[in-house]
Amino acid sequence: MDVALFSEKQKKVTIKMRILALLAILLSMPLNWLSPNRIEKIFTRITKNKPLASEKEVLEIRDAVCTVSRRCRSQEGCLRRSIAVVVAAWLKRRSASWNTGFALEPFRAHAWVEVKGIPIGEPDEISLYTKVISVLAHSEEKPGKIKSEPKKAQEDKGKLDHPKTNLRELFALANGDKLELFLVIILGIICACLTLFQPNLVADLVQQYSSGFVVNSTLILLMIVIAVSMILTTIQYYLLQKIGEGVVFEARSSLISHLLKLPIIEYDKRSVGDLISRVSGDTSRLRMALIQGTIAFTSGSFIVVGAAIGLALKDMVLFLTALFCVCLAFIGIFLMSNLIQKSSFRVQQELGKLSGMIERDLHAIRTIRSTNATSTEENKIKLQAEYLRNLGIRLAKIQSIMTPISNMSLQICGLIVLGFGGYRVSIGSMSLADLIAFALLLFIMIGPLSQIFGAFSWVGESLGAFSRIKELLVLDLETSKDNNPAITSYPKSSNEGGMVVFHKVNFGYNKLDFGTDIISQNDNLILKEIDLNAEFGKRTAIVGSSGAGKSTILQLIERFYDPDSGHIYVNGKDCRSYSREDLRKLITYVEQNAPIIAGSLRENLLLGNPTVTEEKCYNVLKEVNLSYLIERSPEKLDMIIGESGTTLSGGERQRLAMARSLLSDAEIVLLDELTSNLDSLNEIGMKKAIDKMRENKTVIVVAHRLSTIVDSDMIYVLEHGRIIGSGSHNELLEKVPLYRKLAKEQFLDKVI
Ligand SMILES: Nc1ncnc2c1ncn2[C@@H]1O[C@H](COP(=O)(O)OP(=O)(O)OP(=O)(O)O)[C@@H](O)[C@H]1O
Repeated sequence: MDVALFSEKQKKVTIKMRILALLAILLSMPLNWLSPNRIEKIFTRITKNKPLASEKEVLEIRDAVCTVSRRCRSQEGCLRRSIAVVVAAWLKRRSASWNTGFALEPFRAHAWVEVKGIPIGEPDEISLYTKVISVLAHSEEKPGKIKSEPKKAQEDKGKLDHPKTNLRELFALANGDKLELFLVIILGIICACLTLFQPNLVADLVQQYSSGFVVNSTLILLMIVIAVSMILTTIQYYLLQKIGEGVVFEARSSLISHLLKLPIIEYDKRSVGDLISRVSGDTSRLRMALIQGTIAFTSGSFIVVGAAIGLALKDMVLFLTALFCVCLAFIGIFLMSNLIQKSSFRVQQELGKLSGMIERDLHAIRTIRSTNATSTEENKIKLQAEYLRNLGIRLAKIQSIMTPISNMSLQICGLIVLGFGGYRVSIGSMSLADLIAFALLLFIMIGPLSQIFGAFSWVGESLGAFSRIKELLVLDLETSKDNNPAITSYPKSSNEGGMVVFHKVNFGYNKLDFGTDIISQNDNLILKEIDLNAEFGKRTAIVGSSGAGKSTILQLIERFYDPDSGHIYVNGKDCRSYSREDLRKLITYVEQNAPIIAGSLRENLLLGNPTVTEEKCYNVLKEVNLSYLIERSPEKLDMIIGESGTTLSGGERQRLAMARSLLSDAEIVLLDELTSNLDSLNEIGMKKAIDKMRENKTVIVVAHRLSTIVDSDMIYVLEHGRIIGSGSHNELLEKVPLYRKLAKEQFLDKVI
């Protein structure tokens, strides 16, 4: 039987990929005869130091392998297939994790490939397999480990694991300004020629002035050369600044579009402050590398080469001595620039952490003040700032060693040349005019040379910042896991019927323990074997103690995360067969704490509903009892509601969030703790609005306050990630002790 997930039918496999796959199958043939342990050893060796392949790349390779080999396409060919995929990835200088494992009842063994713990092109059933061998690709780590790693180990990791970048990649960002960049290089070359021409003119002048000063053509030519050179340099600098701004813009826009589209789990791992510092601070650093690097390595190197030829022609021995000194300095500085890149990466990384800490504290400033934690927090931040200062000093040390080394070596060069030149003038084997021309050439060469040396420092620092930018840019976008072709072939759920159906859903936030140990995997699950059916035109409520997993259920419906196993059906289709964008068009979601975006009332209402009329806005504000806000403000809908809605009360924020979801056409309404901050009158108003909604929608409500959900059509009770009962209020009072207890605490333990 062909593997169900083979997506060749959906995608075209290119000739290049077919050749690669064929080569990989041929190369991997001997491995099929080896024991898994031997294969493990070989793969551990070959995947070492190779960057991790993306899921898309591995899926493409897998498709190609399945296309060229029928044996690899069959279920029984899993070993052959998985080995060929890893070998093909290796041929592309990439790595992926190779795994073997087994499942019980009925017993079956399997081999498959993973990227970042996600099995590629495998059915959900794979989560039931216990891994026996797992060759982790070099760049994959277990977040479980990262969490428990001491700071020192994390620091060491930071030292080694930043993505490699180079100037070519940096300059690729200036692709849109290719013409200007070309012009800059041409201008640089012209300026270099003009600069190199000057010493000859000066030498001519010295000779001509031995008989007295006159304004002659040589002097006028020299003036013109200097003036033109100045004008061209100005234009060159302006163009470079412009290209620099373009590069910063390019990096920022790719970062911004990437940042807003990452899988939600990536935001869980990072602090907002760190992400902001990458967009603002790190991108700015690219400009200097571009400007200094271009000037130094184009016109600078041209002047150096031209001047060197001039020097060599004038006195070869002297020139070779100078060249030797310069080469020695150059090697030292080149090595140090690598150190600078690494140090700069770490400085930026720690700066990101500092921004994250400040951002976190400013967000919770009221809590910090009220708990008298100001000085504790201040100390924590200062400690981080101090650590950053130490890293900065370390970076400064390397940079400051670089400057004297380059200056000193250049000065030594100058001294040798001048001393030796003076000697040659004194013995009459060189004219004074030649020595002046020689010294001028040297002088002209020293400027660009120190610029080139200095540029190594700038470039190193910028490449460090670029690594941090690249670190985010290499992450897969949320949409890259959309429309998994494997998903469409899943059987439909037996209890299908509702608009939203959960069928045996298991989910844990920490994916990395996946399959390594089935017991700890179960411990890790936040939702276990969830079966839930929310019907159209009905209100379904989820209740349970704090941390039971209620909000997680809503987040899975939104596909912020995908279940580890089981299926979620929306409108009869597995939610993974929709693109996330299409799925979210069907849903309106009011998060817990009802976040509000900084801006006007109008912006908040139109978020996701851009075509809604003003009249409709006024009507919904009335419906949620917020009309008084626009009545008391002369700006009406344009009244500003401050950062995160801080100028609104908690209850007002919840009602505004509800107003936004009332304006939406979506058929599925998810409301998480919408009434937690409301007084009883507003709660009744909100209940009425929800009741009206359910007439033509599927409403799923998460609530602690049972008063808001007792009359729901269906109530699910959740405890420690499991549904322990479902039914109407009266049925649950009778059969579910936890619900009875919750109801009793809220004086709602009467049958209604
Ligand atoms: N992004 C996340 N990463 C890791 N763990 C998380 C994440 N979000 C929630 N959790 C954990 O998952 C569990 C369930 O959280 P969830 O927010 O779904 O609970 P809840 O039932 O809605 O709780 P509450 O009623 O207090 O809002 C909690 O133990 C929580 O710590």
